[in-house]
Amino acid sequence: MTLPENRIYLASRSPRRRELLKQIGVNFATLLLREALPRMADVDETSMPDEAPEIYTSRIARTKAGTGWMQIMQRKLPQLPVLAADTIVVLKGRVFGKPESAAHAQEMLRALSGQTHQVLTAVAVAAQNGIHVRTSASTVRFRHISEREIRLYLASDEPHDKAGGYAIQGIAAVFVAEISGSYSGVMGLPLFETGQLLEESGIKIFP
Ligand SMILES: Cc1cn([C@H]2C[C@H](O)[C@@H](COP(=O)(O)OP(=O)(O)OP(=O)(O)O)O2)c(=O)[nH]c1=O
Repeated sequence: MTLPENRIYLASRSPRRRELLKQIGVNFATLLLREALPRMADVDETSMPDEAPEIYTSRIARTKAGTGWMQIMQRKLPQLPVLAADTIVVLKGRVFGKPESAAHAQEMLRALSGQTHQVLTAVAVAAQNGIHVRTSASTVRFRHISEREIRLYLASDEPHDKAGGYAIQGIAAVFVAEISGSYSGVMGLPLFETGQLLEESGIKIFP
């Protein structure tokens, strides 16, 4: 099945996700889940008790894509696939989302210093045939980060809107001693899994 215009909607406010989707040449329009429809409830990102990190992140990605799909139905927009994603950092069972404050980011960076953590990004596509989700898991090893480096890093604009309080694509790259998995997944949109999901919903990466 080939969809009209080979286009999709991206339900995300993340500039990284936009950049990564552009990288693979997908035509998309951005759907903003919050601003565009003030009456629509915000996506609740609270985790459930004892919810495993993979289950949590895939549930949130699914909810974001599903909310986007409801929005296009309500606004009577063309029924093109809606793509959304969710990223978390997991350190020894502790889940780090986006820091709520500079102090929270500082706490995350101190915990990540000298340790190996996982980055999970779930990507979801909602279309006429339902919502499909795939998750990418990467392992990232940080070198020791000094208190001075943490202080200076916090003063940069980087940590505040990133899961785990760092951006691998920014200055924090110098903390990354080793990564195994998906670089684009750590940045917020795993392009391998994204390509698979889009092909499955009829979007051709190589038309
Ligand atoms: C670990 C890491 C995360 N991140 C970003 C990717 C995500 O944008 C963000 C995690 O937050 P998310 O809650 O996954 O997404 P978001 O709120 O930024 O955007 P959306 O509107 O799609 O819900 O952290 C990086 O940019 N680099 C990194 O190295």
